[in-house]
Amino acid sequence: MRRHTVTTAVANPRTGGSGGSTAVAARARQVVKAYGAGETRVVALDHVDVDIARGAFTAIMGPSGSGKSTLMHCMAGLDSVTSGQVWIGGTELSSLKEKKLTQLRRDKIGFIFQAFNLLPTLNALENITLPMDIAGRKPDREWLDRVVETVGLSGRLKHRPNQLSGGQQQRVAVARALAARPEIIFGDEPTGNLDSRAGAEVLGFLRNSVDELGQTIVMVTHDPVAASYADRVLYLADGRIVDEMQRPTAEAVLDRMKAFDTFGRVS
Ligand SMILES: Nc1ncnc2c1ncn2[C@@H]1O[C@H](COP(=O)(O)OP(=O)(O)OP(=O)(O)O)[C@@H](O)[C@H]1O
Repeated sequence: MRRHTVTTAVANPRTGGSGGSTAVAARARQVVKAYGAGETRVVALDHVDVDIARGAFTAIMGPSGSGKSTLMHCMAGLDSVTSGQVWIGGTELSSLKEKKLTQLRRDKIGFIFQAFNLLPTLNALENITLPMDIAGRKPDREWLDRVVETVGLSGRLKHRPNQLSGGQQQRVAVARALAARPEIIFGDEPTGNLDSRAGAEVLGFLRNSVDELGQTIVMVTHDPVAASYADRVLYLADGRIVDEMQRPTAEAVLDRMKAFDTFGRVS
C-alpha cells in the first residue's frame, strides 16, 4: 500500500520558480494561507507548490477542510496569500495593487461556480457576453460562435435562464467563462448542483473546451466521476499536496480516496 508523502505538484522542478513559462498557465510557490491568530489560527495551505499545465484539465480533490477552495481562491487572486507567491501566466499576483488585480481577474481568469450566477433578465447570449460588455471589449464573433457551438447552446441563445434546464444554465456559465478567452478557468464544484446526467454533459463540454479550444481548466470537486474527466488530479490533505494522479479513471480516484480514508490524513 502506498504511503502518503508530501509532494510538490511541480511540472518541471528544474525550471520552477521563474514564472511565465509558456507551458505553465498558473504557478504557486511555497504558498501559505493562515486564517486567524493565536489559538484560533488555522493553516489552510501549508507551503504548497503547484504548476498548472497550459491547455490541460486539472482536478483538485481532498477531504472537507483540506484547503481546496482556499487554494483555488489564492491562485485566482480572489484571496491574498499569507506568504509565498502565485503567478497567472507571467504575472506574480502579490506584486499587484487592487486595481491591477481586479483587471487581471477580469481579463485573464474565468470562473464557474456551483451556483450558475446568471442574470435572470438577460438572455443566454447577453449573459455570455456580459463580462466583456462590462469591460468594454468587443466579443470576437468567430470565437463566440465556436464557444457557443462547443457548449451546444446554438439553439438556446435567446432563452432566459428560467427557460433553460440546470445543465443548460451551467453551460451558459461555461460559455461565459470561455468567451473572453481567459488564460485559465477556475471551477468550484461546477457540477455540484446538477444531476448526474446534466453534470456529465457539462463535464463533457469542459473536456471539449480543453481538447478543441486549448483552454486551461482547474476544477475543485468531491466527485471521482467528475475528476475522471481531468488530465490530472491533485490531492490535498491538511493544506498540503499529498499526491497526484495522471489520466485518472473514476475507479482509480475512488480507490485512492479509500486509501486516504483508511490511513488517515497527513498531519
Ligand atoms: N474565512 C475563513 N476563516 C477561518 N478559517 C477558514 C476560512 N476559510 C476557510 N477556513 C479554514 O481553512 C481550512 C480549509 O478550508 P477550505 O474551504 O479551503 O477547504 P475545502 O477543502 O475547500 O473544504 P470543503 O470540501 O468542505 O469545501 C478549513 O479548516 C477551514 O475551516
